[in-house]
Amino acid sequence: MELDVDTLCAWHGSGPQRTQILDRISLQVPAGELGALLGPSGSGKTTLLRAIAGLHADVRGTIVLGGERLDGMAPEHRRIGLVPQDGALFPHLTVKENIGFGVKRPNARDQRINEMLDLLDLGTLADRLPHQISGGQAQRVAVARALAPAPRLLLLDEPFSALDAGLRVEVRDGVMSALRETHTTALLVTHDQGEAMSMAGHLVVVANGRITQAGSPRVVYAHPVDVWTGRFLGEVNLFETQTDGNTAMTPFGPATHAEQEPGNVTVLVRPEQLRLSTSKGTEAMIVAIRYFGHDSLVTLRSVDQDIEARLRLVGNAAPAIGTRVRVTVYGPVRAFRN
Ligand SMILES: Nc1ncnc2c1ncn2[C@@H]1O[C@H](COP(=O)(O)OP(=O)(O)OP(=O)(O)O)[C@@H](O)[C@H]1O
Repeated sequence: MELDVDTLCAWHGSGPQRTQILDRISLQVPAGELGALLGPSGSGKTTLLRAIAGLHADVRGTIVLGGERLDGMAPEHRRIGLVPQDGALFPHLTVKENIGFGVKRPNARDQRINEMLDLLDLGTLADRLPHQISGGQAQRVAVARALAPAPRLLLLDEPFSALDAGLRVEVRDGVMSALRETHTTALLVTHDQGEAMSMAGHLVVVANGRITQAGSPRVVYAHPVDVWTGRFLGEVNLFETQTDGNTAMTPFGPATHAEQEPGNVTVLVRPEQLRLSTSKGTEAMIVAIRYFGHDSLVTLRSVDQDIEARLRLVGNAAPAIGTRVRVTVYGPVRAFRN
């Protein structure tokens, strides 16, 4: 079911302490898709999820799910599943009792529990208590519990943040395939840009209770609306320079960008838009290397202008610090008027 949130505002506190947390949030998640809410700590992501679930009282705006208005409706009638950050399983109930907890019809309960155990690969853990399973398994149980009543929308509040890197990918993949199989529309809160971009079809970037940009991960990454959003989605090089309207001069050569007025601009160049060249480009010296296995982030200093920049080197190449290289820039880049 499609989720459509329109000009949602929310406040915390009361009297003189009443503070606006969400400011005219509008977003859509198409039916059966996963949207990601990405933003720094304190930007209002949890408040937004709670407002959609009906757990936050001081709200204004409209929330429509599958054509039905939800704002004003009691939380228990919204048929929305919520997976909190820590899973929050009932400690005294077994895995299968946790999963069956929200299934209202007693004669459908056992079948639904078995479907969820299968879906999230939890069959062998059905009779264990929460303290007898691992963190990754507990998160899968929390998702199974939220999906068991067949919610019209699943809200996931940083459900993977407490898991270590390897386990995170595994649990994420399991949850993604469960969402796909059940065609559940979902909204995932995260402050991990890699997680948001790799999982979601639709990205909503939030800062200070407002949306800075929404769109497909590719569009938001390649065409951020401002420097802040660009920076929040990954490594950037920022160069203060001039443009003739189509091409900006960077320390590593000219770079094309979307047409605009000539003048002073800040140019945003992703590290993968700088490349090493054997024959042409600006002379630079390698001053630092951060090695990640699949690639390295190389810090360079241009020889003539003494400007630092970071370049992504794919693969296992191992240039030495102090090596002189030539660097070129590959557009189109983003240029922002100063
Ligand atoms: N119960 C509350 N009373 C008053 N202010 C609150 C309350 N809960 C949250 N806030 C404030 O509302 C703002 C948004 O909080 P929220 O938890 O929605 O952010 P978030 O983006 O989910 O953050 P995080 O990523 O750290 O979980 C913050 O400034 C926070 O301090």
